[in-house]
Amino acid sequence: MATVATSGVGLSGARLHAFNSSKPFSPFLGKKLKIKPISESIHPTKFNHAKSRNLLVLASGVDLMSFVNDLFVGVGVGLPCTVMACGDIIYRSTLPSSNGLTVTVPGTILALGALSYLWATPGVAPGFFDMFVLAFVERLIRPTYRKEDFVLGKKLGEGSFGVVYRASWAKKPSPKGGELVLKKATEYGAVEIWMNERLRRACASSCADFVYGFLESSSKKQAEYWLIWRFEGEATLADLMQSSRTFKIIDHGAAADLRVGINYIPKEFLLDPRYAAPEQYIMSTQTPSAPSVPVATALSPVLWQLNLPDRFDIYSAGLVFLQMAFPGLRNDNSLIQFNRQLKRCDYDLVAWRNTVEPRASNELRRGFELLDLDGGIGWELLTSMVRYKARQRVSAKEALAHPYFDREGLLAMSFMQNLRMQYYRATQKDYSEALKWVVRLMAKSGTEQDGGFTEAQLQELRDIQPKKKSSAQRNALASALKLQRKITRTLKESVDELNQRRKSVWWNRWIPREE
Ligand SMILES: Nc1ncnc2c1ncn2[C@@H]1O[C@H](COP(=O)(O)OP(=O)(O)OP(=O)(O)O)[C@@H](O)[C@H]1O
Repeated sequence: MATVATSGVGLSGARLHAFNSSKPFSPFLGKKLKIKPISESIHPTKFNHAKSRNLLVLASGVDLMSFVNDLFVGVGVGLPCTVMACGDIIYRSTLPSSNGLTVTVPGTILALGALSYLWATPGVAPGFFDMFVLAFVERLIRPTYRKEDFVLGKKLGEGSFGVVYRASWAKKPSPKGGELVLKKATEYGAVEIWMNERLRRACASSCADFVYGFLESSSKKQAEYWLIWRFEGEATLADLMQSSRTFKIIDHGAAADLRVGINYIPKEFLLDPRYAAPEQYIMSTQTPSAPSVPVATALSPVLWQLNLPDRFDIYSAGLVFLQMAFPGLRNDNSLIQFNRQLKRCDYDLVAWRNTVEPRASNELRRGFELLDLDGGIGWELLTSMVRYKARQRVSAKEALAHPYFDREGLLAMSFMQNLRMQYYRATQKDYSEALKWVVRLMAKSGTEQDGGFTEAQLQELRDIQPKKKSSAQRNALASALKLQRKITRTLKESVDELNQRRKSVWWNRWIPREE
């Protein structure tokens, strides 16, 4: 009879198949197999000397390896573990791992979280795709041009960062018909090329049709960047409004691509004071400068939430909207004067309206009338764009979804659009007004019989100084602020560390060189 002892010595993965081969193993057909735990057989109190001697002989024997093999592989009973997938019911970790993908709840939550982070504004995943796939392919297939391919015409404008000319193709017939605009950029040219290419991929119909950008260096002069667009005409915003055609955006030299950090330099501000929001900066100056693409890309949703940079642009767009409604504000002087008035009203458009409307000119009155059409949705949109606090301004996405842009007007709004409008109003509301209204309503019905507050009680309520926020609330607020500062500081430190040796801006490698 064979004695088979199961080892209990904690060698996972081999436990049930670790056998004491102290006795020769006999085929067990028709024989009773006595199974005994090895731990029992070698327990100090029950130590069997004959067995131990046997073990020692084996251990000191020639084939130590085969002993170890027998001990752990258990040749003779079933297939060895090296052949068959074996495991332990108790110790599940010893069971063979499944080859298929196992979907677990935490795994799914994690994957969904990662996906939503990658697609959260400004869009890490689409940013990566744009930069490393679309931009790369575009560069492979686009035609290349040099300065000799164009004939410069009249100068259209000269700004701080370049000179703009009308131009035409040198070759006749021209490779692509139509007149052109050429810009010789003295600064920010490389970045402007990137931004124009980026916008051409993202929203071609909203921006001037960009043809090409290149770096030209002749022996006489220093290297200069040239940018080429199709000529989009000479119509002004007012002309376009008259003919109800859409307008296009030009001049992206100061724009920054926050998905990957291109042209984002925290301590450099390029802004037009006539259209700039009161905070005068888009991202906090504490925000670190853009590190390498993967790091900048990975951090961009966090930085976006900390700074909400689109709220700066929304303010400027609000001012253009204002100019569209009030033609008198379209020239520089009156816009500057308007900005002064608004500042005096603490950037409160409603307060500004209250001061100017009683003595408004016909033109101003007509502007208000236009904005008040359809239940005042125009005015509502405008006031949600031009606000002092960036966080209180409507986001670019919300503004675009506003029913004001629905061509059919308020009356033709569908049920869903109406719902969206109600939701929009709810999120934009200043609830202090609602509170005042409730208080007034209560005052009207406040009698001893009807219940509600009496005037005297309300007066008492009004006289009560606004309570300081409870300490729990204040603590929560302080912790949130502390956390925000800590995140910003940590980001800055880690990114500065990464940037230490990177003196030149990394995106130079992504912009066109001399062809
Ligand atoms: N694609 C275009 N089609 C028609 N006109 C254009 C186009 N691009 C520019 N212009 C004209 O050229 C003028 C100058 O262009 P832009 O504002 O880009 O240059 P800039 O002001 O000299 O640049 P910057 O302010 O960046 O130094 C514009 O005001 C516009 O009238």
